[in-house]
Amino acid sequence: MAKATPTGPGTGSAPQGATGALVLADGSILWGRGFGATGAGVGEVCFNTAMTGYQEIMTDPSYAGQIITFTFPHIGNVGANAEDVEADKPRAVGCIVRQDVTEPSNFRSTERFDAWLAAQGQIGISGIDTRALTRRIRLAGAPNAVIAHAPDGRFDIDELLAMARSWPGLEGMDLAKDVTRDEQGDWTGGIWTLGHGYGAAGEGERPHVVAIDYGAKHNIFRNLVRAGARVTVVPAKTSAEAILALKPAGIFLSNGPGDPAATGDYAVPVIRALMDAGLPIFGICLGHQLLALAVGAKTIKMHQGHRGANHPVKRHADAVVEITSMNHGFAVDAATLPEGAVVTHTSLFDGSNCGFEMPAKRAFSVQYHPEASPGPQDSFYLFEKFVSNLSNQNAEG
Ligand SMILES: NC(=O)CC[C@H](N)C(=O)O
Repeated sequence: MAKATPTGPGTGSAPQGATGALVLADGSILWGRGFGATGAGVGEVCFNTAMTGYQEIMTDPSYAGQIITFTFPHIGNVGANAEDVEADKPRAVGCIVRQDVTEPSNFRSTERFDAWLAAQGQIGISGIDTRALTRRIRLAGAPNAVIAHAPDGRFDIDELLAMARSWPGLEGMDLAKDVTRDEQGDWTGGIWTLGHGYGAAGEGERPHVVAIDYGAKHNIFRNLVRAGARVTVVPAKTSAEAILALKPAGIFLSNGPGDPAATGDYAVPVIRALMDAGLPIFGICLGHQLLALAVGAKTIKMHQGHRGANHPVKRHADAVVEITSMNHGFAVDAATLPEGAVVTHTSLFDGSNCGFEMPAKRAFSVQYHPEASPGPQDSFYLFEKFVSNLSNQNAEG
């Protein structure tokens, strides 16, 4: 078996035993062993430091247009199942791991991770020096690349390189339109608990939340249900009029892939109209970035982004540190937030903005993922904060 060794530009033939390749736009090639689906896919290479939750990560729609390098070496060791998924369709292009996928060891596993990945149509490569790749991303930023898996070891490197080089990159790319749902629908089902599986939807009168799906993770909707909401999910390009016709008590703006500024072209006017209608709004990740754009702030592309399950965030109200789950490559430029905006959370890794509130508009949002999945549940309280205010409003109204 070929050891994964970074090679210089122009190296064309695969070393003996190599069935996977990562072809970077700068011409370097990392050889490894392919698993999962075969073929080739293009995207931005990012790294995720979470030690658990690889299925949730591979099904998070925010990863559309991205190839995920897992820094944890043992990916696949707890197998896969049909429950731990965050979307109906996978969107991440593929994944890069250090060790080969092993036989699963977990009572919840129903199949091997590599078989599951193949069924999902996602490509994997193992045997890559993921530490070196992560250092490279930290030093030089996230590169564009092609991930390829050819069981016969034959790769057309020129073609793969041309594919990597012609991909325009995530900046300026609206991907929410590609991953959002086609139809409006009711969300039923709460969060998963051991011995019970996914919880049932609540009953009786509940505040109605209309959630705009820019590429939402399911655990967000499960948490809205757990916090007591009735949830209707609408496609990303639904008009403000159509949303208001549903008579929501509050609006939720979901996470999602791509450049927020590009998605903002159609999302911002809708969010502004909903804010002007006086509706409380809660946004997560892309939803946070879109809310910021809607109040006149700017977003920026980060050097390497934040992706993992242990990111410390300072909550300014009481100086408490929340350990959070993150997945973002763009950020809100806090300096551009307007008067009336209150910065509520800041990353303790790099000082980037992780949350703000517009008290006069009854809107707030966070850059991180309070729904976790995977990750710590320190920030579940945000769902209660949002939904309980809606209940109060209903009681008063
Ligand atoms: N998880 C998300 O919603 C990601 C938001 C945005 N696509 C980013 O990369 O910053």
